[in-house]
Amino acid sequence: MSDGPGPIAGSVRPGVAAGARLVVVHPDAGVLAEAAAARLLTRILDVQSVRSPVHVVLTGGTVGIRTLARAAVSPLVTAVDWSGVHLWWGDERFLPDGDPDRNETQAREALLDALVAEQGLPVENVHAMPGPSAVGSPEEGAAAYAAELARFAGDGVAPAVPAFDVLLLGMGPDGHVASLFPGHEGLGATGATAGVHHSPKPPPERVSLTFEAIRAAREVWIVAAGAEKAAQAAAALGTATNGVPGAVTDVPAAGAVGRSRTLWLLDAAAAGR
Ligand SMILES: O=C(O)[C@H](O)[C@@H](O)[C@H](O)[C@H](O)COP(=O)(O)O
Repeated sequence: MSDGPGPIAGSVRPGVAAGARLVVVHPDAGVLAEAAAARLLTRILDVQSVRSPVHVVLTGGTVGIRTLARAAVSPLVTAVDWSGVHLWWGDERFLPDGDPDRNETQAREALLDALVAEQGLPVENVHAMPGPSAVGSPEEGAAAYAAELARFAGDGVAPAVPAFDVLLLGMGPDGHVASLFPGHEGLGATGATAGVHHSPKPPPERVSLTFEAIRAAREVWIVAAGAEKAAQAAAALGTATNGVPGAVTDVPAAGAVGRSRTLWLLDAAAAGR
C-alpha cells in the first residue's frame, strides 16, 4: 500500500486565501486540455458580457500549449470578440525572438497567429515578455514587462498590473508555477515581475510574474497532468498559505491563489487516481 498522497477528491472547498477553490479532475491529459480550452473560451465570453477589455495570462508547458491548440479548433473561438482581449504571459524563457523554446513562439503557433490573422486579435494586444533580442538581461526584461503591465493597471493598484480575469499556470513536478521554483530567490520577489537565473528547468534564465502579480488575478487556473505531478498537487492542495509567501517555499503552487477563485484542473494521474 503506497504511503504516498491519497487521491485528490474533485470537490469545492473553501479557498485557502481570498477566493473559493475548485478541483476538477479529468480522465486524461487530452480531455483536460479540451475541457480547459472550452472553459477558457467560455470564461472570456462570460466576462465580455459584463466588461471589456478581458485580460488573460497564458502559460508555457505541454498542458498549457495543448490547451491553446485545442482552443484554436473550438467553434467557440469565433464567438469571442478578440478585439477586446489582451494576452499576457506568466513567465517566459529568456531566449531570442522566434526561438522555438519560447513560450510565446509556441503560443503563437498553437493559437495566437490564427487569432491575429482570422479573428481580429490586435497585434498590440499580445504582450510578450522581452528576451535577449530586446533587452540585455532577465532583470531588464522584467522591468520592461512591469512597465507594460502598469500601462493597463488601475490607479493606485499595487503591484501595478491589470486585474487579470484568468491567469493560467502549469505546474512542474517540483511544484513550481510560472518560473517560481522551490527554494528559489524568485519566490520572495516583490513587485510585478522578476528576472530569474539558475532555473532548475532549462533554460536557466527567465522572466516571471511574481506571486504578488499572480495573486492580483481574479481567477487563477492551475492545469496539470501526469503522475509525476501528483505528489506536489496533493501537497499544494493540502497547504494552507493564507497568502503568506514564506509558506510556499517548498510547494510554490500552493501560493498561486486567485482573488475570486482558484481552479485546479487535473487529469486523473495528477490527482493520484
Ligand atoms: O516556462 C515554462 O516551462 C512554464 O511556464 C512552466 O511553468 C510550465 O508551465 C511547467 O513547468 C509545467 O510544464 P509541463 O506542463 O510541460 O509539465
